[in-house]
Amino acid sequence: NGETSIETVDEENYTYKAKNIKGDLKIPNEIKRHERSNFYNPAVNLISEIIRTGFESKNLDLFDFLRDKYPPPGGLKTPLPEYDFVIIGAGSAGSVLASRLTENRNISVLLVENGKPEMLLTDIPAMAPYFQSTDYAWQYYMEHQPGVCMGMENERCFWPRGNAVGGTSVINYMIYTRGRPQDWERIAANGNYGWSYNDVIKYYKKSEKANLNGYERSPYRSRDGILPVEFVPKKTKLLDAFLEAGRILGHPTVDYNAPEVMGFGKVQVTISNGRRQSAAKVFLHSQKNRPNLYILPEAKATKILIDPVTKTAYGVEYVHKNVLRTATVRKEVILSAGPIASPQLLMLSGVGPKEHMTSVGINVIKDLPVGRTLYDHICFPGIIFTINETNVSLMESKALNIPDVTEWLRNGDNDISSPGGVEGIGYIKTHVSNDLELVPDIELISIGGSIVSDGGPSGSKAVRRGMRIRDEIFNGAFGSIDNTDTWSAFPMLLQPKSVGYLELKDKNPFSHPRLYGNYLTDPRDVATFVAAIRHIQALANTEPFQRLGAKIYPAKYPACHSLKFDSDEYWECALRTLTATLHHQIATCRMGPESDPLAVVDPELRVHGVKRLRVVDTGIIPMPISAHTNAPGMMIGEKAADMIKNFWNIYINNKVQYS
Ligand SMILES: Cc1cc2nc3c(=O)[nH]c(=O)nc-3n(C[C@H](O)[C@H](O)[C@H](O)COP(=O)(O)OP(=O)(O)OC[C@H]3O[C@@H](n4cnc5c(N)ncnc54)[C@H](O)[C@@H]3O)c2cc1C
Repeated sequence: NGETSIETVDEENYTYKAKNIKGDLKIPNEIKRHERSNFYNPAVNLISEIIRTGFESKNLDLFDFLRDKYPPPGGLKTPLPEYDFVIIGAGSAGSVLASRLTENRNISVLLVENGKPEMLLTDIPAMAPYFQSTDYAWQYYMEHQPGVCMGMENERCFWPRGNAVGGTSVINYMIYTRGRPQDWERIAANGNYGWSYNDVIKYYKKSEKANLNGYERSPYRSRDGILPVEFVPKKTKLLDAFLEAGRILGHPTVDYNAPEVMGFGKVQVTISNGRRQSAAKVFLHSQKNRPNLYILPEAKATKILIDPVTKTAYGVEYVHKNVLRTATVRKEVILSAGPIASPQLLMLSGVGPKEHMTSVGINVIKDLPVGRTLYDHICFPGIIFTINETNVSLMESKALNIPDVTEWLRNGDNDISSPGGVEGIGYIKTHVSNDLELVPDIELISIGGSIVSDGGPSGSKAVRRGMRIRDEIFNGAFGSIDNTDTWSAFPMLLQPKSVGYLELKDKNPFSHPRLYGNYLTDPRDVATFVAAIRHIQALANTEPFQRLGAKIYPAKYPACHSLKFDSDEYWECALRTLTATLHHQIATCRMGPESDPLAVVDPELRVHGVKRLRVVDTGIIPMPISAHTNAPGMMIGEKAADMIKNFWNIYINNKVQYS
């Protein structure tokens, strides 16, 4: 029946005994104590209680009926000992890849996922900020870096990642962006054949089922795929003002995902009928009855098995229901565990920088710069404008209540279908950019409110808590405008010059790796932010925002008290206090030709120097792109599926049985 138990994992004592790791390895306390916020909003309270109880009941999942089901194929109780492919991680990329590979019924895939399936509540777009503080997210923190994230708990930035069937696409804000053409042209020009804009657009379109009023005839959009990409049905006057102000300052209103023009647009989202469309919902749930696809939730891969002599991957070790098992592969092991867990697993399995791995006691099979490059997109949520009209912005206190949730359940489209308040996207090239091409250095994210919009006595405060902003910092800066009508635009730094890295804490697969953002270490990044803040102020000074009485709010931060409000120095200090990430960590398993000293995988995503092992997730993106990374993740899954099918002649020798 597929039982391949080797040894048990004692969950009670959180000790992990495996024959190949000496001694007992303790699961660190900080991981056991999953952080949970106290939500005050009654609707949110009810919902978070449901999720919490669901996760805490060990043997009986009380709320299982709300969860998506992935029944094992063929009545199996546990997976078989061997598959054609084992994919680790059912996230944005892994879900697409598993779905595409098993279109051919002769190909068997085991998809090992640490998290649980989604539930009804993760479908609610307005709840996007809440899931970061539940067990649907890995609770990673960046290492302390002096001079950034100063206003956050323990002065550390929070780096949650999705822990679910569907991965981070289950907890994200559902914004759909593809990157500018130059991003992909530059990646291709660095020796990455097959990754030019024309190459990747094919795969974006392959997934997409666009329903974007006004862009039906665009050659860059497709209605033939299965991934819904839509506009948010409801909008506030603040979005109109943002787009109008943009036009006044020379930014046309455009399809911001089309290549020809750079401009502003209504946010495009992976939401349909008011419900989140995660990679799992779209690509896995509809295929869950395929007999050749075993989707295994709540299973943690702990090691990739690699023959040290032939340097060939032949299987995966994973823990499921306290039992350590192995599954071997006839073809390949594919790592889709995301930009933090994939490099961690590579290193735990003997693939990584020699010196570092030796220092934590791991035998090196292949010396590669795993984890040595890490870029992220950081933003600044603290430029907030008060509005002198009421009921203009999206306020949690007015939207997220039990009658609205009930109405959403019936009809879908109301304020609850807002992706956490995001309404508009704008690409700008600031005056400090020295890029010779028309490549934006900042994305502006226009919010139908701001980080004060979920406050007040009964507010959940989920957004500020999702960023882990300390209460005293938040209250000192914004206490007097909490829960009032406001507008804000978050500037997101698209092309960071500062580069981070990650490394193992130790060789325990249950430990979190050490994450170093190295944010704002390059002064050009600070200058770009300040230029972006000035541009947002210019937008707010245009007539459409002035009609609403937009006025910048002079927030006070302890570290900045000696600086004059609105000076460049003040904004730098504010930015260093409220440094927030938009969670687009990339490049930790960087793609590049063998000649690239920083490359981990080749342009076909095969790990350099190790056979039958690929990485297929956003960690392969080698350099910053002008995009949030969910759609690129799914595109990578699509493209990898084709590369793998070609490599193994899967189309040629076997008839495609499913579509
Ligand atoms: C709060 C938040 C908001 C975001 N908002 C947006 C947005 O609006 N738009 C956008 O485009 N992007 C957004 N992103 C980023 C985007 O969602 C991610 O970059 C993208 O989903 C990553 O895809 P991936 O396939 O690389 O990894 P993931 O989707 O993270 O998948 C990795 C999977 O591997 C699993 N896994 C990890 N380790 C193991 C293991 N050892 N064994 C088994 N399974 C394992 C994980 O549980 C996870 O399911 C957001 C991210 C966050 C955190």
